[in-house]
Amino acid sequence: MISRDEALEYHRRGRPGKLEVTPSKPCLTQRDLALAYSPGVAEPCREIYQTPDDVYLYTGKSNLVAVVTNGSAVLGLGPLGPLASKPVMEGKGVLFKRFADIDVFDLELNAPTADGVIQACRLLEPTFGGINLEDIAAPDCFYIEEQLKETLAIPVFHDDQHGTAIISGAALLNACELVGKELDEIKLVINGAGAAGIACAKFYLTLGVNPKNLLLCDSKGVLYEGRQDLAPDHPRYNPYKAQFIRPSQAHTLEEALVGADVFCGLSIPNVVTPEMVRSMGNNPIIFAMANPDPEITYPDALAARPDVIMATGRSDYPNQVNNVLGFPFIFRGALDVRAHTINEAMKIAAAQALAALAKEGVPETVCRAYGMEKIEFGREYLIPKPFDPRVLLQVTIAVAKAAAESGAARAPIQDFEVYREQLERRLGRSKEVMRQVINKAKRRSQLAIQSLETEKPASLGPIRIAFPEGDDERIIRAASRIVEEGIGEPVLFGNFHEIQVKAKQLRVNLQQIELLDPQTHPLREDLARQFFAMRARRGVTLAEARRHMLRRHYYAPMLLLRGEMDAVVCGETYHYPDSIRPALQILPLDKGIRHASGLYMLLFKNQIIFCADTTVNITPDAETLAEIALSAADTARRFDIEPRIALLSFSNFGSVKHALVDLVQEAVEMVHRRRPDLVIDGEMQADTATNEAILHSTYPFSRLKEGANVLIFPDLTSGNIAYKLLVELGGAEAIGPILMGLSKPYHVLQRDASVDAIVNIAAIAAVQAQEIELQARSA
Ligand SMILES: NC(=O)C1=CN([C@@H]2O[C@H](COP(=O)(O)OP(=O)(O)OC[C@H]3O[C@@H](n4cnc5c(N)ncnc54)[C@H](OP(=O)(O)O)[C@@H]3O)[C@@H](O)[C@H]2O)C=CC1
Ligand SMILES: CC(=O)C(=O)O
Ligand SMILES: [Mg+2]
Repeated sequence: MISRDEALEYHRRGRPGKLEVTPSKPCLTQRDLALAYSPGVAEPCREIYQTPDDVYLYTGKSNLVAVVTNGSAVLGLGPLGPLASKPVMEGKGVLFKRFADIDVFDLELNAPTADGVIQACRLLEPTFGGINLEDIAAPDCFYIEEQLKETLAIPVFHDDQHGTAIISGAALLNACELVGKELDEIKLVINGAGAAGIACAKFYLTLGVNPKNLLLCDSKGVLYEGRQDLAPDHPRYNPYKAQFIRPSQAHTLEEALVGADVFCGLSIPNVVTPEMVRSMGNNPIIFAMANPDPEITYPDALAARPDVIMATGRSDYPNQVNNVLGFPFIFRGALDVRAHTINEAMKIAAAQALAALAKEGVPETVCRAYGMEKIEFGREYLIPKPFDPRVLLQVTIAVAKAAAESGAARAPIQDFEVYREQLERRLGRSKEVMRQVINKAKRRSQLAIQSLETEKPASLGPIRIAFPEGDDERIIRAASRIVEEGIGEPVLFGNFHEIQVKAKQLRVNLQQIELLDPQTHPLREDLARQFFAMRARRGVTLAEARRHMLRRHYYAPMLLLRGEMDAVVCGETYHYPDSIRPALQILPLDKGIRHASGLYMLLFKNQIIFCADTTVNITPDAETLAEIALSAADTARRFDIEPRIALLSFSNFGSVKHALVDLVQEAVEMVHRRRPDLVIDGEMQADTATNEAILHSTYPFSRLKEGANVLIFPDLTSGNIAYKLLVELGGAEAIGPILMGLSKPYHVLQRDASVDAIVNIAAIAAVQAQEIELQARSA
């Protein structure tokens, strides 16, 4: 639970509020200024004047949504007005950006009447790609949305109505499935007949709820036939409520809830008592969605009825049914196809995609984000979590497809594979970079097909990636992702039964995953003799060699050496030195390399930096430093990045006389002699290496003309510290560690690496294995 003080401090600290505007183009030089502003800016103006749709090419309209309110129903706090609603609207902006990379202007209008809001939105249409109406009270909100939908060419979506309906609809589908109740048979009571309540009622009918079984309540109780203030001649007659007037003996919420299967609260806090919950049918479903405080608290509902399926709008209990799971992704899909509206088909597609996603295995990164070991479809997990990156991919794609099929899309998606990759890029640079690597790894199957069409025998099977810690849960999950993504064929080492039991618990299908137990493997004696032959003069006896071959960390590199495996990924549960030692004893080094080394790839918003050595050589001599630089250059090229290498020190080009500086200079000269094709220089300080202006102005003679993208540190202390600081304080995303210098792909993970990190390293290993094979074939 958070305190009032924490909440206020969060909003107040630093730059007050939660949003700022950031330019998306450089504006550092006079030339930039001329392009961004006058005279350059006149060109896109002329183009848009000629061809209005070009506004989507030259401006931010395609990614800009207005979050509009008049503050007439701020959360469940009531009509606080526009000014006091601003934190909520900024909050919506944060969620749009965080979950779907959509930019937002929050607009709090001094417009107490519906016509005022309508007029303002009409005037603002040219600016925006879409309008998200927020916290506008019923019944005005219905009229405002209807009017705007009729007249504007951009999507208008009242979040409190449709966002809430979609998310709670998805939760309702899954909750009913869990308790084995049919939608058309459930007795459902909605408390709150405002924006959210009425929209939910309508949407549930679309999903299949029987209109006869649906009762709505407002502040005066059930909307029953005969209630005087609901009559058409009553001064407060409300046509939106009129659709839900039912013949009913129940006149109060308390009476309505007796025997009900489902309660949906979209009203105010604390209006449901434990007695009311006890009066409901078996396995009652309660969605108490009033914000910030629900109609009944999570603990109270559970205490009243242990068989309850309970959800609230809050993030601090299981089952958050909140429109945050909807609007970012629905708008993403709508904007990306330039939909002119968000229609029923798109809403249903979103609800179904959410309901389906909840039944898939939950990525471990999501479990970690919620501090949980495991999250599984069930009473406490009805719908996905907002921090689940798959929501962006699956819901957005479903919405974009439905928009095209229903005729709402002005620019339908042509290739959904490409679109999926574009969406992944929005999730972060590492996803983007790794998508390229994974695609390269996938090329293997295409190569196999090609080789069938040529004379060359098709020896290309999928890349076999050995995981010595095959009984580790994260490795099992990663193996399943590796199969799904087509990266290669994982081989899990360990006791078959143990792996099978864990896989079953994790719901991982082992059908396409090979298991290998060194204890029973037919090559064990052969490998022991081979290892003995390799290490006999280094004090290893045959008996010891046999014992080593019972250990998976020795068995895997031996199989790699023999070509039985194409790559090894290990280290998930071992100390780094224990995992790397067997590889160094067994696998030959790359040609011309005498030392293995480790590298991290760091991804910043606008650049990628490779850092080495970050994991292996504690005090490298000049030759080792040179080798680290050479290996790092090759690794950068594997990612299609042309290396610009700086060897770092505390001195710039001889400015300090010291043995440590001489050592770095010596390494630079060695690389020059061995690989004159490489752009490399040093010794230099880190700011010189990365700041083009310093390079140009003070060191114009440097072979580095642009900032370096490969940084070679003088020792492990500085390399390891620097990369960790860049991650922790510099906001970099790290991919690695990538082990370099071995002639075969062998990688050692950080202990407790996430599933994503394991999959990333496996993909890098698979690409390396392909390169090795292609080189062998062309030799
Ligand atoms: N979890 C989520 O994602 C979302 C939650 N909400 C929550 O739903 C609630 C309503 O929001 P919204 O529809 O936008 O607001 P509105 O102002 O449009 O509607 C409020 C409704 O609540 C009714 N109401 C007020 N007091 C009571 C009461 N004691 N018993 C029964 N009904 C009552 C009002 O009745 P009357 O018509 O008689 O005035 C009205 O119908 C808020 O708490 C909001 O936070 C809203 C959107 C999303
Ligand atoms: C979540 C939301 O939009 C509301 O409570 O109003
Ligand atoms: Mg709202």
